[in-house]
This record gives sequence, C-alpha cells and structure tokens, in this order.
Amino acid sequence: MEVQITCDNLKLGYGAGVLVDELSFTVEKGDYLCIVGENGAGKSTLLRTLLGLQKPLAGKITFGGGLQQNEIGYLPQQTFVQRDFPASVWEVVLSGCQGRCGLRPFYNSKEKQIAKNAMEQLEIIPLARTCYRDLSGGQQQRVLLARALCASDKMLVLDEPVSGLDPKMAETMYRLVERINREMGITVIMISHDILEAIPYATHILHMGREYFFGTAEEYRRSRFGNAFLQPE
Ligand SMILES: Nc1ncnc2c1ncn2[C@@H]1O[C@H](COP(=O)(O)OP(=O)(O)OP(=O)(O)O)[C@@H](O)[C@H]1O
Repeated sequence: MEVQITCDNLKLGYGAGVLVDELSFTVEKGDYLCIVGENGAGKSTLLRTLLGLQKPLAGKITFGGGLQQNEIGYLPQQTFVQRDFPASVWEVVLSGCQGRCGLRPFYNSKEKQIAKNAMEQLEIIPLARTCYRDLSGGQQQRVLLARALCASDKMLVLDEPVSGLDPKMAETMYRLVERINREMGITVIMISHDILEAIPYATHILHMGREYFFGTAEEYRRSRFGNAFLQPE
C-alpha cells in the first residue's frame, strides 16, 4: 500500500507545555483513521500540525504516495461566527477551490465543475442559492464537507464533524463520509468524540491520552484501550 503520511516521534505543544510526545503512526491511501481520546489530549493540535498550520516541537512528518501537505481538504471545528456567515451555499462550497486558483482572482469553469460535483456527492444541489446562515447545523456541515472536497480529491481531515448534530443528522454525516472514503477512495482522518458511533466506519484508530494506541480498528477492539472505552454506559 501507498503510505501518504508518516509521523515519526512527534512532540507537540505550545511554548513550554508539551501536549503530545513520542507519537508515531502512518496513514495509507484509502485508510479511514479515527482519532479519539480525552479532552485536551492534543487531537486538534495534531490535525493542525498535519496541515502545516503549526510546527511540531520535535519529530518529523513525511508525505508520500502522491500526497503533498497542501493537498489535504480540511473541515475545522465550527465556531459561532462561522455559523453566521452571510454567503450563499454555492459561494461557500466554491471557496474550497481557492487553493487551486493560485494568483488568478476568479474561479474557472473546471473549478466550478469541481464544486458542482462536490455538491452532488453531498446531495446539496437544491440548497445552492440558500444563505449559509439560514441552514440547519446538519446542512451547514454538509456544505463544509463539500467545500473540503473541493480542496482535495486525495485526503480529508475532519475535526469533530458531527458535534452538535442530532443522532439522525450525525448518522447521515457518517454515511456521507463513508461514501467519500469507500466509493471515491479518499483517505479520511477524523476526530470523533463519539467513539461508539465512529468506530464501525474506521479502518484504523489513534487513541490519544496519557498513553497512545495506534492500530487497526479490530486491534483496537481487542486492546485494553478498546475494552475500557467501547463499553456502552
Ligand atoms: N493556540 C494555542 N495556544 C496555547 N494553548 C493552546 C492553543 N490551542 C490549544 N491549546 C491548548 O492545548 C490543549 C489541547 O488542545 P486541543 O484542542 O489540541 O485538544 P483536543 O484533544 O482536540 O481537545 P478537545 O477534545 O477538547 O477538542 C488544550 O489545553 C488547549 O487549551
């Protein structure tokens, strides 16, 4: 298999505070890696580091298998300000093509087609003219997923994409992400708080906390980490 990301002995943190130390794992093309763990364990910090928005304090990240760091689509955790964004759904999705424009100040027909395809995949074509801030939380997340899909057809990185959604909308989101992974062959890295809901879709699990676990979903189920965290309450 083609290895797209190799993390070698990563140390992450802010100033003198170290959040993550000696973390190593790999991501192969087509994987669905679910990152789980305690609050404040550094999961979002790890994603930002993978995207190059932050530098590791030590260790190395290597990209391969035809993937470059600037070819990763990102769905960040939503803030309240973003929820109020006064643009149409079409404009928000198309803005995912910004990285493809270079210095060109407009979107060309190829980029518009990419945005249209992404909206078809996410079943949001009827919402194209609707104002983003008038959508439900679940619809907004679909729009942001389509936007991330415009940025990359190789890898998507999703920071808690179902947080704040009701169980039905969360299920729809998981189903759409699964389709993107299985049918389109796009590698997925997703942070999830809801480990029981997320694990059926994952091929691999990275558990972050005082100790780390990295392995296949099956290995995780059989591990002491899985035993402790997969028990229904
Ligand atoms: N820019 C920053 N400067 C300083 N500290 C930060 C910064 N961003 C995050 N932190 C701190 O780093 C710690 C880990 O944050 P991070 O968001 O990576 O954890 P997380 O595992 O994603 O947590 P959660 O599950 O709560 O989202 C937190 O204590 C947070 O306050």
